[in-house]
Amino acid sequence: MTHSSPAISLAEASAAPSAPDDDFGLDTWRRLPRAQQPPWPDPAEVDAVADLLREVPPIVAPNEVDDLRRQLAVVCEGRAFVLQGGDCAETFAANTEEHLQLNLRTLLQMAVVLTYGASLPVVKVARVAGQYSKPRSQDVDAAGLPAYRGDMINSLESTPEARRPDPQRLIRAYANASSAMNMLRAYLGGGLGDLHRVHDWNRDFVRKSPAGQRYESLAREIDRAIDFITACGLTDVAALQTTSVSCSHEALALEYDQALTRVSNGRAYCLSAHFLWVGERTRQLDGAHIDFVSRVANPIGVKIGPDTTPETALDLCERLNPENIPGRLTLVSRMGSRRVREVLPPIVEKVTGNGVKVVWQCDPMHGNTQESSNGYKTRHFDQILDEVLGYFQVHRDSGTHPGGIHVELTGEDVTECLGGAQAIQDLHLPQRYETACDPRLNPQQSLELAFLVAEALRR
Ligand SMILES: O=C[C@H](O)[C@H](O)COP(=O)(O)O
Ligand SMILES: C=C(OP(=O)(O)O)C(=O)O
Ligand SMILES: [Mn+2]
Repeated sequence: MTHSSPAISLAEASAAPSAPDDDFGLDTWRRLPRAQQPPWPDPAEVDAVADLLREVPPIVAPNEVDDLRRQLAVVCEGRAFVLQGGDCAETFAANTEEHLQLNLRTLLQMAVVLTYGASLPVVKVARVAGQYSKPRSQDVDAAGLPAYRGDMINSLESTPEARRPDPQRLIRAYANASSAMNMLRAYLGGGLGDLHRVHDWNRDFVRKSPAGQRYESLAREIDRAIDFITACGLTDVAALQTTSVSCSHEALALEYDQALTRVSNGRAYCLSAHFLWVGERTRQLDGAHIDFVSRVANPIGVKIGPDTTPETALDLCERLNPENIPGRLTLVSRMGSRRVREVLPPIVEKVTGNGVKVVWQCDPMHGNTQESSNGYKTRHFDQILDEVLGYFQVHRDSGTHPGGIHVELTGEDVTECLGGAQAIQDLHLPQRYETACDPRLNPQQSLELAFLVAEALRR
């Protein structure tokens, strides 16, 4: 999306990224154990589709990827905060202008609350334009059908044919991701992220809520601050008018991510997204996913769940960031509210004790999933908040920087997570339960969380 980095030089612009050769070992993952392997019926068809994707223009550009890595280096040094969020699973059907705009506005609202509330620059990363594949805890669903693995692999529809993995979906994923990026770049370039428009991000259905009203008064303070600096003669306010938002997804369908990898200035860049992360279920040190991301120059993340040992965390850092480059690696703790205060401290101690540079990010969603009394997969706002507060506590005690949060959210007015000021209860879940995979915070819950996180950051 629009990046506020300096215009690229002619030399950079003319050196178009090229298809990689074997020098980068990008095929190595194919010989390694691969958790969550999509059950492709015809591997030859997957190869043919990947060959096609090797020739297309990628979704993002290497200079943008480097720019994000530099922004994350500032987070690593404790001078910025990263906000990452979006759908658990994007779908082709919901890849509409309206949905993309709603999600983006929610992310921008949260970012402005955090920036203003904590006086820290916020690096914005959306789960968008490629978040189309999902790891699952079971291979079959409750109806006995093969599990839905994301629109890039199969369909959510409950029939055996729809659940059959279809490699042509990789092409549809590319088409959807590129059109999503095209639209988001255009809106951000056209001033959607302009701080003069903070009021526009507050949708009517949010405006009347307590978080929406609190947001309105913050937006009025921002108006006054802008008026003040303008009155002082600081009229060169380009920084207020543009903002950069990067895109990210889980590096899971490696066929797709490898096919969109290109070489630029002697380095391999996975250009299906700016930022890629490896999930809790696929982060084996000797496995395919870790091998693949170890070979690309992007900033990357790894989820670390409650069973992670300090040694494993350190091994991941050494494997993925042997040169200890700040901003290259983000460790995303997702321990659950009950375990974070016990499991995270020795990990932080081990990693920092070895002089390793990482961004510490908290995903308070995936360790707090529960089933409601009426059978919905859900999460309670109080536990989500409690995990974030636990993570802040751990970092305060360790003297390390709580670098950011990673949440599943949507700008749609859904009822998927419990609690928040709306006091969503089990019986409300069926009203608007629309996620294709995990329950997302709705815009009121997202804003409420942003205000509470800003308070914790200020402390
Ligand atoms: O988004 C994450 C995973 O796909 C999800 O949490 C796993 O969910 P499942 O237990 O329903 O498979
Ligand atoms: C699958 C996800 O998370 P985790 O790997 O942490 O379970 C996710 O972020 O959607
Ligand atoms: Mn999820």
